[in-house]
Amino acid sequence: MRHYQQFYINGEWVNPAADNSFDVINPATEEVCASISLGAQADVDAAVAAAKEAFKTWSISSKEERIAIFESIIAEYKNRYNDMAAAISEEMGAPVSLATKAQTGSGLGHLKTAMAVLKEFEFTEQSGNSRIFKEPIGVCGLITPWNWPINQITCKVAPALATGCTMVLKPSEIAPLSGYIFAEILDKAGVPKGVFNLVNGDGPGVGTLLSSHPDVDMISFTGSTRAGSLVAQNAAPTVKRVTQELGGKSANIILDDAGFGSAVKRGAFSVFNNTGQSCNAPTRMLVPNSRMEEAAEIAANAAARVQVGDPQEESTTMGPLVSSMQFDKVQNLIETGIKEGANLVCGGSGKPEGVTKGYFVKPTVFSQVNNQMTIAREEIFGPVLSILGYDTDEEAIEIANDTPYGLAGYIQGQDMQRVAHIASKIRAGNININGQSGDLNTPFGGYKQSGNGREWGVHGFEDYLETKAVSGLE
Ligand SMILES: NC(=O)c1ccc[n+]([C@@H]2O[C@H](COP(=O)([O-])OP(=O)(O)OC[C@H]3O[C@@H](n4cnc5c(N)ncnc54)[C@H](O)[C@@H]3O)[C@@H](O)[C@H]2O)c1
Repeated sequence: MRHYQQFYINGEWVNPAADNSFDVINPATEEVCASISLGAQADVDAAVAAAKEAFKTWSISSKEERIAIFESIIAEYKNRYNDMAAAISEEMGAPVSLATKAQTGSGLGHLKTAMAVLKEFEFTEQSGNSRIFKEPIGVCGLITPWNWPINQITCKVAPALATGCTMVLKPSEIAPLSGYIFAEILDKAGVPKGVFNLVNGDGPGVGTLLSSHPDVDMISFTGSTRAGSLVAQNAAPTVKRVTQELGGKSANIILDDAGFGSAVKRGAFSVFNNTGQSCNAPTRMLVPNSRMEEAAEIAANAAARVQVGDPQEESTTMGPLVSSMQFDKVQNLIETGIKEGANLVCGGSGKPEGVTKGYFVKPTVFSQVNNQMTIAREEIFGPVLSILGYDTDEEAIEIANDTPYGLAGYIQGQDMQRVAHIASKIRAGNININGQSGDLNTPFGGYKQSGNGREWGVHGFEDYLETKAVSGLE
């Protein structure tokens, strides 16, 4: 049992202003694994004040100074690598292999990438008689979700630090352990006091207080479209910048000339990965109508190979969902899929056979789904694949775009001219072709209701910078 009640404010671990404990549940056991505090106005005010004061010096710190801090953070992150992976597995149920390689690894990757970008980054440029300055925007409120917790935290904290911003982080209250360890890492690494602050809390509390705070200049939010919209509304009166990384319902178009078996299998495994809890999961698989049955069979075989079980076992490939709320939501959506007439190929509602504890669900495949069904429209955030049919490329593009979301798109096919044409027509921020995904320098973010920001690498710096033009300075 971890006791993570304190907040990290102005370079110190401090007690919360008021006693408001919150239990963190290990989703594999349903037992309390940690206790945190939910912050209040006084905690947020103290953290924002510390960040505001620290901005005076950190905003004018040299590139060399920031690079030295990054080197020190990266060294300490490596020291705590296994602690981080264990915390992620405990707080949100990722199998230890996934938590170690992909989840903890992505955090290290974003830190290294931001440091490399910083080394090359030009904060000034000349345009005619004007000098253009890129200046840090100020105090940033960083609000993150539970599904890829340290990935999300580092793809905000790293560019904020690199650009000279100061910040208050509020990780998800459902999975706050990795954020706590990350604060310990930054403390040990010698990040100057007040530059980075951590206040735990929930959305209606600390989330809203940060969004509406007059001394917070920018909010970077990752989470649901519902909460992202509330953040923007609460931020509007103070005209702060709000960048949003929100939900998705991404289409995976499998063309008739794709290596069909491997394409369907890869697509299905991508949905089951992280128990379906990835914003860019290819949850709507589009196949030629004539190959619907074949696709369903291949996807069912893929589902049968998923090892659902204890996240601590090396052989486990799928852990539980994060919470009882998420479990209920996924159950309801599976039942809705059946009621609305989708064909349940495998999986379905209820826990896997023999499982009594933990928020475990079955990898589930539906075929004969049409795009108006609830399971094709709502972000399920569980290991549920919907297979839809199409007859022409135009129809596939139309179905892919018929969603309020626009985070990612996937295309499988051999004719690159045809694939490139389809990629140009899909209204989404990231298109992956034939299983290729971008590296950590590739901008990540959505169109439409999937958000408006771009994270990762050099593109991720822009959200944290103001632009000043000084004319007459040559
Ligand atoms: N686009 C991306 O990059 C990306 C990445 C990961 C997750 N997501 C999305 O995140 C969602 C899953 O995460 P979640 O369930 O933690 O989302 P969530 O919206 O419930 O919570 C996300 C964060 O926002 C906070 N929050 C909730 N209500 C708030 C409010 N009114 N004001 C301010 N903060 C508030 C929460 O406490 C948490 O820290 C999914 O929709 C997923 O697609 C998007």
